[in-house]
Amino acid sequence: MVSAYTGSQVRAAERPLLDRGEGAALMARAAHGLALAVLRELERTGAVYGRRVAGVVGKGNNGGDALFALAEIARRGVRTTAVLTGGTAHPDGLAAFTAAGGRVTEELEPADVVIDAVLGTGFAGEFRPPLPRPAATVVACDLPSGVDADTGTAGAAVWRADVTVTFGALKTGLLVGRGRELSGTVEVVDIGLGPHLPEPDVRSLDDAAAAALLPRPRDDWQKYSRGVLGLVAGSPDFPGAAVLSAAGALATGVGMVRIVAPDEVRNLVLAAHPEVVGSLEPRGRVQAWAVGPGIADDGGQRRALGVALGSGLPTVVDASGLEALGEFLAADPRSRGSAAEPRLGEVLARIAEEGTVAGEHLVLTPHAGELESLLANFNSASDAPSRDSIESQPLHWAREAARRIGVTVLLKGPATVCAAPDGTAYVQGSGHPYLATAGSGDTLTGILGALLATGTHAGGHGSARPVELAALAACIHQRAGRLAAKGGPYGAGELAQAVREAVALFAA
Ligand SMILES: NC(=O)C1=CN([C@@H]2O[C@H](COP(=O)(O)OP(=O)(O)OC[C@H]3O[C@@H](n4cnc5c(N)ncnc54)[C@H](O)[C@@H]3O)[C@@H](O)[C@H]2O)[C@@H](O)CC1
Ligand SMILES: Nc1ncnc2c1ncn2[C@@H]1O[C@H](COP(=O)(O)OP(=O)(O)O)[C@@H](O)[C@H]1O
Ligand SMILES: [K+]
Repeated sequence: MVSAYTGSQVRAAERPLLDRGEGAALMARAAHGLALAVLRELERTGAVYGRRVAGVVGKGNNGGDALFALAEIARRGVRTTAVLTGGTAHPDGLAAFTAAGGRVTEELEPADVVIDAVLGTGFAGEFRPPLPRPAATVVACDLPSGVDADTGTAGAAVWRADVTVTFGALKTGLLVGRGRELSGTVEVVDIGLGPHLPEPDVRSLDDAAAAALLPRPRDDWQKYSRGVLGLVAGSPDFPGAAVLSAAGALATGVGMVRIVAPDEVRNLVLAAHPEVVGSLEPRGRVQAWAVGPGIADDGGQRRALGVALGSGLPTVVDASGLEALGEFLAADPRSRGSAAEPRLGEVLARIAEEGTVAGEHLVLTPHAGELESLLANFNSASDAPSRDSIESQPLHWAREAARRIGVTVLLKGPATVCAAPDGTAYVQGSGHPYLATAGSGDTLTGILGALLATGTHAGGHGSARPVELAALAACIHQRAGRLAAKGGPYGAGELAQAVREAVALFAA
């Protein structure tokens, strides 16, 4: 499991050590880690001796780290220079730097590696880098200067780092939003904060954590106890979404998929997956529901959404299912609970009136545009965010949506954020841009549906929280996206095979 912390959490963890007079030792450890990373970059591209490293150094401790690192690098026969952006610099760092032969320059001198050390966790407000980004390899000290350590937001001109060496703990801002795009390869240097760190702000499943959440095949499995997924997907105009989500579920592993869909959609699904059973209306027991891919405004499918929402079972709502939810929330209250959609009406009226729903077992899987509509409709929120602000602060808005609506939210994007109503959050950010293809989200809905069906009841593999299974679904989907990309671009129809491979890798 990877844990990440806000800038203030890391600063608070440093506090007791600083109070004990260990500030210089912390800085020495940070600087040493930074120096090793820079030397590695030099070694990767030739010899170390005689090369050039420059620092762009601010007046705070972030600049101090870089000056001590430059001193260590200089002792390896590297020509080191530093531009001091604040006029002054960390006094001990500057003394060590000049004693080791480093030179302070007015302009940034040409270099093989440039250390970005203008600002670290002390950054607040607005920031424009004092110089344009040089063509050299850039190593960011703690975080790219101008990236907000808590949110990952950053101004337009903030430098993109090739490598970010971050101290004490991974910062949340390096996992999400622009911070993720700008930080390159991230390396965490242990400076001894471990015992002082609180519960992490966010987590990310690594391979081991994903494997631990996956069901292990058990001798006592039978198809019903393993978990049955009820899938409400597809409509005459969008039959393919049903095929893709069924494929995602089957490739993840589930006792049975029961599809609810119009005849022509069921026929198509059965032609592709004869093992799926189906009906026009919800029928038979299931352990979880996945609702929404391709259902458009089909009346029957919307009624089925109501059945799923009213069941109290773990339920993933995606795509047109979210639209149905949003439209209803925006509708005249008197039309809620209309005879046409009684169950849906009843459940949604409760959402709207109580400002909450039955809880975290309901997982909404919007992309930024869908979340914008949902939040705009929910309780007619006047402070609803734009799509742009959701994209620049995905963690904040996924959490906010989860809290306001009282559900689990999986917010899709290059990094996918999963948040529970209590603020627990996971970020999974190692997919592949080829995943941005129509129907890719339908596959994800199937994966998550299968995990909810098998993973949240005693007959399955324990009692994982929906937010954990949402993160696991994103993790499997992303791994599948990367595996499939080895063969070049693909359509979502080809993803399911890679989903099986990804599950097999985690289960190995
Ligand atoms: N406290 C310590 O002893 C340690 C600190 N560490 C380093 O120290 C960094 C934090 O150091 P500081 O607290 O000195 O802060 P920074 O070095 O990040 O920033 C320096 C100062 O810049 C100013 N500033 C803030 N926002 C600005 C803006 N938008 N434009 C221009 N100036 C702005 C502030 O006055 C701030 O204190 C960490 O990122 C890390 O690199 C590490 O060395 C570990 C130990
Ligand atoms: N640039 C990207 N890099 C990695 N993954 C991406 C990127 N863009 C989108 N994705 C992923 O692709 C999927 C697209 O889902 P969605 O937008 O619902 O598509 P659809 O509705 O067509 O199925 C999501 O899981 C999302 O996280
Ligand atoms: K920095």
